[in-house]
Formats: sequence, structure tokens, C-alpha cells
Amino acid sequence: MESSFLPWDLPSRWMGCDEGDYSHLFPLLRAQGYAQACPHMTHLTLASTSQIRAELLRNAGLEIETVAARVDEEAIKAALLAEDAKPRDIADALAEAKARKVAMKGTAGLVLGCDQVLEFDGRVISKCANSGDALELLREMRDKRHSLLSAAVIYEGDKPVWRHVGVARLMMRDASDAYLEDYIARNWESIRHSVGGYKLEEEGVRLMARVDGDYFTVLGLPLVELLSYLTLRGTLPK
Ligand SMILES: Nc1nc2c(ncn2[C@H]2C[C@H](O)[C@@H](COP(=O)(O)OP(=O)(O)OP(=O)(O)O)O2)c(=O)[nH]1
Repeated sequence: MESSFLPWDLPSRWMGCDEGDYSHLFPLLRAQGYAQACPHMTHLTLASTSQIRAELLRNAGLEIETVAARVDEEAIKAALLAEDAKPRDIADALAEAKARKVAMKGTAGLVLGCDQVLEFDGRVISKCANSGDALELLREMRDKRHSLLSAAVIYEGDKPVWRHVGVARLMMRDASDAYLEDYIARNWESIRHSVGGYKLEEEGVRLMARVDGDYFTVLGLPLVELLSYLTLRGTLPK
């Protein structure tokens, strides 16, 4: 890789290596905060504070940077609900708002915004504020179906270049009050940031009678579709 790809102020000690591939330096460069100076090193910037989204992307081998988008989700959601927007349009609009906010800061390369919406009984359910609300929600949702809609939007420069909304349909089992109370007491600290009050990869799976749809969509990111797009456009090797 040409040394011109590397930041001009790269400490000379790192320029000691020959003119060949610098990729073995990338962890070192990243640790020194050079990732932004070398956008080619970063496959994309994740405009999200979601731990699971960052984990899924990194586990898939992507080099990502994370930047909090800090959009007023509740205000956007309220405005869209006032216009009778569908849950998938709300998820898509929120994902786009997050990607756009970070992209407009001049972030180099691709910026990915995401949002997950839970649809139950014709309603868009927001995250529970406390464990009592979470217990109440699970009591309502047991023995019934709900859907998770995970939207992802990619910006390049000032334009959206890709979007997808993944949908998963889940049927909760008719869990007992005693189990739900114990479940919330055991898991509240872990599930407090997950819409729906569960993490499928943890004990949340014991709430379910059936899961139809993509596992990653349930976790909050249509990962397979995203990777297909990044491969198709050449960001990831074929
Ligand atoms: N680990 C895990 N997380 C889940 C699961 N289901 C939902 N989530 C997480 C994914 C997202 O982080 C969160 C959904 O809320 P949002 O889409 O608003 O994202 P969040 O507020 O976390 O971050 P962001 O708004 O993107 O900065 O719930 C699950 O089954 N497992």
C-alpha cells in the first residue's frame, strides 16, 4: 500500500517498514487515533451507541469507528406517529436521521445509522424506563405476537446510498407471573437498553415460543443484507 495513504504526520518510527503493505500497522495506527486520517482503514462509521451493533460488525471483521448521533428520537417518533406513519417508516426515518447527523459532520467514508422499533398490538413500543414498566410490558406481550423492525441506512457524503428494514416476528410463550418477576429481577441491568425487555442471545430466548426471521434483525441490525451491500460495492472483498 502506497505510503501516501498514511497520514503525513505518521511518526517516522512507523515509516521504518518497507514500502509494502502497512496493514499490520493498522491496529497500532488505530490505537494512536489515526483511523479518521485514513478513511480507507475504516470500512464504515457506525452512528450509534448500541454495543451489540458495534460488536456484530467487529465480530464480522469490519474496521469501524463509532460516533453517537444524538438525535431527538422521541421528537421524531412523535411527529411521525402524529402523521400515522407505519412502524417500518419510523424505524427507517430514525436510522436515516442518525446517519445523516453524523455524515453532515464531514465524516469521511460510509456512515451507518440504525434503529429498531417494536410493533405490538398495533402500537410502536418504546424502551422501558424502569423494571416495573418492563415487567408490565412482558405481562402484556406474553402468549401474543410482536414484530421487531430493524432499519439501517448508509450515507456517503451528504446522500443516502443504501437502506434496508429487516423484520422479525416473535411469539412469546405464556410465561407465569412468578417467572417474569424473577426474569426481570435477574436481567434488568442487562436488558434495560433493549427495546422489548429482552436479549435473544441471553435469557430472553426463554420468553419465546417461536421466532420467525433473521437472528441479527432481532438483535437490532440487518447484518447479512448490510454485508451483501458492502461486498457488492467493493468496500469488502468479494
Ligand atoms: N444484545 C441485544 N440487544 C438487543 C436485542 N434486541 C434489541 N437490542 C438492542 C439493539 C439496540 O441497541 C437497542 C434498540 O434501540 P435503538 O435502535 O434505539 O438503538 P440504541 O438506542 O441502542 O442506539 P442508537 O440509537 O443507535 O445510538 O436494543 C437483543 O436481542 N440482543
